[in-house]
Amino acid sequence: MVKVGIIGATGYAGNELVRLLLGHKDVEIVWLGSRSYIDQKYSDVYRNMFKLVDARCMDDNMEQLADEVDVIFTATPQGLCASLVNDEILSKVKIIDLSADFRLKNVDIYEKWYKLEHKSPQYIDEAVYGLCEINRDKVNNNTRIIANPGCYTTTSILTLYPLVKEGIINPDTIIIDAKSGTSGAGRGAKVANLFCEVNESMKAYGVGTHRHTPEIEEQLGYACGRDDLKLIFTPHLVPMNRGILVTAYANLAKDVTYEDVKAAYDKYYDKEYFVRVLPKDVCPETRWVEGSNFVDIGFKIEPRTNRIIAMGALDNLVKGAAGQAVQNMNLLFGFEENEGLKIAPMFP
Ligand SMILES: NC(=O)C1=CN([C@@H]2O[C@H](COP(=O)(O)OP(=O)(O)OC[C@H]3O[C@@H](n4cnc5c(N)ncnc54)[C@H](OP(=O)(O)O)[C@@H]3O)[C@@H](O)[C@H]2O)C=CC1
Ligand SMILES: CC(=O)N[C@@H](CCC(=O)OP(=O)(O)O)C(=O)O
Repeated sequence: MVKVGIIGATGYAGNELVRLLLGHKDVEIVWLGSRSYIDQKYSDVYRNMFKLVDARCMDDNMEQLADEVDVIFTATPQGLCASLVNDEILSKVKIIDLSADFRLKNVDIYEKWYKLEHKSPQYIDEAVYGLCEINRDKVNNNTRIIANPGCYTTTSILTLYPLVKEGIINPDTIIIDAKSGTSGAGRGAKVANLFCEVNESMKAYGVGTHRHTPEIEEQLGYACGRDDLKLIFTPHLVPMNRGILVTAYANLAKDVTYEDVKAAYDKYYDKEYFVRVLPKDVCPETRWVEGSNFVDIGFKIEPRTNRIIAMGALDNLVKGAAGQAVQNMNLLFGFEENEGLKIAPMFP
């Protein structure tokens, strides 16, 4: 059995990790890290775990944890993982970081967009950007740090990747309009996330400044061999618990039919368990992926404007966070990639 520790187990992404790992046949959770609930029973914090998890919450002592587990998930705010990790820890244990600390390869870009000093820039190069469908070959038993991609970025990149990679669209014309449920903002109390502030309303935020913009640019830039790609990314907060919906627009770079574009998606995703390219004219909906590790993708060619509209939906806490992290763990330890993740979406 692989022994697992979770730092940030009491957050939304951490709780989702616990839920998924309980259903994984090859792992045992031995450390539930917290900042506010140390020594309290985990199931008192999350009653969905009543009679399922008896353990009490521990602290975030990564050095001690490294002696007790094989892999540590950090489901913590930006900057925490980078401030804890060191050579000795990495010699003992693998790290799957759900925050953005090791996602961007350029530390200056990280510090500018996150307004944080990076405490471990020496590990950025070796960290693998764990978007499994694209970087699967880079994840193996020697990998020490996984930079687990987040919800908006996973949806945006997977939705657009075949179009960019196959030169179907002009990448300089990409506009991504994204919507997120409020669990994307985490469990911490914030006025902006109170029921009356969110319910029956929708709003754009981080317009022109959202920190996921450079991450999507970097990853789609790799797909088209560019390091200067710029695009527009506008997130919106919507009154639902879970889910990300991306609607992306771009100019077509060549004459293509529906079949051409479908063939491009099939080229990359036909054998992917977690990516479902929907039938013609079917648009992805967040409710059809909820609770699962699936990403649903659809597209429509718009000949009047010579554009394509590509759409993607996933569950921010699963494929957008904990599910993807478990998928990465499976690759790290040589398990079936979908072990613990063969979960049908829930509905309603
Ligand atoms: N929510 C989402 O949809 C997604 C989240 N992520 C990423 O996952 C990470 C966690 O997000 P999320 O679960 O939403 O956040 P939450 O605010 O819900 O949870 C944060 C967790 O981190 C712990 N924590 C906070 N500060 C510290 C600290 N200084 N030391 C130790 N532990 C600390 C909290 O502990 P306690 O509760 O005990 O105070 C809690 O367990 C973030 O990096 C986020 O970007 C990625 C993709 C999607
Ligand atoms: C609704 C909401 O607030 N969403 C968060 C993003 C989700 C997240 O946790 O960010 P990562 O994907 O980078 O880990 C935000 O916009 O900051």
